[in-house]
Amino acid sequence: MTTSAIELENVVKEYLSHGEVVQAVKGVSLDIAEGEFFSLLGPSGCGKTTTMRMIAGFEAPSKGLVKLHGQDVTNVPPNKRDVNMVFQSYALFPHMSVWDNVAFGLKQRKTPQDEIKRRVGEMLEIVDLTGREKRRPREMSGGQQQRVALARALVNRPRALLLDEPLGALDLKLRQAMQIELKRIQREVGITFVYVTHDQNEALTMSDRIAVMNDGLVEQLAGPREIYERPATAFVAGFIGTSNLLAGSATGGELKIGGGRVLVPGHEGDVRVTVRPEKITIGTEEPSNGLSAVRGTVAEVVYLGTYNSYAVSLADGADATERSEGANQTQHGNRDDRAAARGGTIITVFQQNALDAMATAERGDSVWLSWQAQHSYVIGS
Ligand SMILES: Nc1ncnc2c1ncn2[C@@H]1O[C@H](COP(=O)(O)OP(=O)(O)OP(=O)(O)O)[C@@H](O)[C@H]1O
Repeated sequence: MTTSAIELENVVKEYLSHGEVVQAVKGVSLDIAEGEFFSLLGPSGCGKTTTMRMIAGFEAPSKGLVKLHGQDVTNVPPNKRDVNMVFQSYALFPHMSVWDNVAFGLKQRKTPQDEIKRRVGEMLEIVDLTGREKRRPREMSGGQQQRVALARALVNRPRALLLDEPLGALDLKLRQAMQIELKRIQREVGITFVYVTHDQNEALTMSDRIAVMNDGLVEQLAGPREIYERPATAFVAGFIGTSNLLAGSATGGELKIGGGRVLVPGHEGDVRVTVRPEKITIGTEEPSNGLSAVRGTVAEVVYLGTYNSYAVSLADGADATERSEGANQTQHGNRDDRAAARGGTIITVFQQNALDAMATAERGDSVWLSWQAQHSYVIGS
């Protein structure tokens, strides 16, 4: 069995706000392994930062236990916990050079000079800042400053590093480059990283495992692929990427919907099914048996470079009741509202342009949508 770096046991955090008790975290249990890149992902206000602050020791849980490396640290102050934290605002010392910023903690602890020299040098090499030792923070880009902050935290060799939206201030391109860098650095130093983000792509790119949080609770805890392909709840399906949600009553392992059928082998009665836009094929002919297939009308086509996004309004919307809700709106803006006004359900389909014979499907066209049974995923709630 691998050692647990961080364990939360049924942790609850309540705040008193204007005379009322607010539960920011409603009972979270996590078990983060040594050396793991673990993300807490969720929308604003879901309790990620509060969870992180309880791991760091800046907040005490109202109930439950926090353990680091098997030891109960629930009542241990932050400076006595073997973790370090990196924030979005790097909080570098502006008047100090890069070298002095990174060396600061070691000097405070009266580490011998030659050891400081070796460790700071090594760390600057890992974050790819060798040669920039003499610069001041203001003479560096946002990404470089974030790397200094990272080096400053890692040089102390904490057993775990907690990162709260550390790339939030960077523009998209730099953020993507830094995601790859961060993952490399984490692999190189082998330290447990706990990463807070509301950005699903960021979490999917870097994490070994992700806890998707909503309203103070963990809705799903799994690897990126599992979370994307087998979302446990409607919330997760909607929050991670674009997803279609179909609901209704199944008989004989089939959900009759949109003038066609969705295959849900082994399921009877009320079911909710998700299917990802890129798993669906658009065609003009009714597909053969053995596939899930529904009929509809193209309501909108959006050109997105390598692929097109189609919004298809189902033939009989009355049966299909819901779409997944989440932070990620699809590219079709308020199309759901328009469909709702007509009482219909909209299915989003992504088709690669180069491969797609139907790339010319146009607004108003009558089409069949089909996908393999294995790409429908029946969700819990
Ligand atoms: N000190 C506090 N007093 C009262 N309520 C608080 C306090 N800190 C947080 N909350 C509430 O707890 C909930 C969770 O907050 P938290 O900061 O953990 O969310 P988050 O997921 O990190 O959000 P964000 O991404 O916006 O930082 C929110 O509703 C917030 O308003």
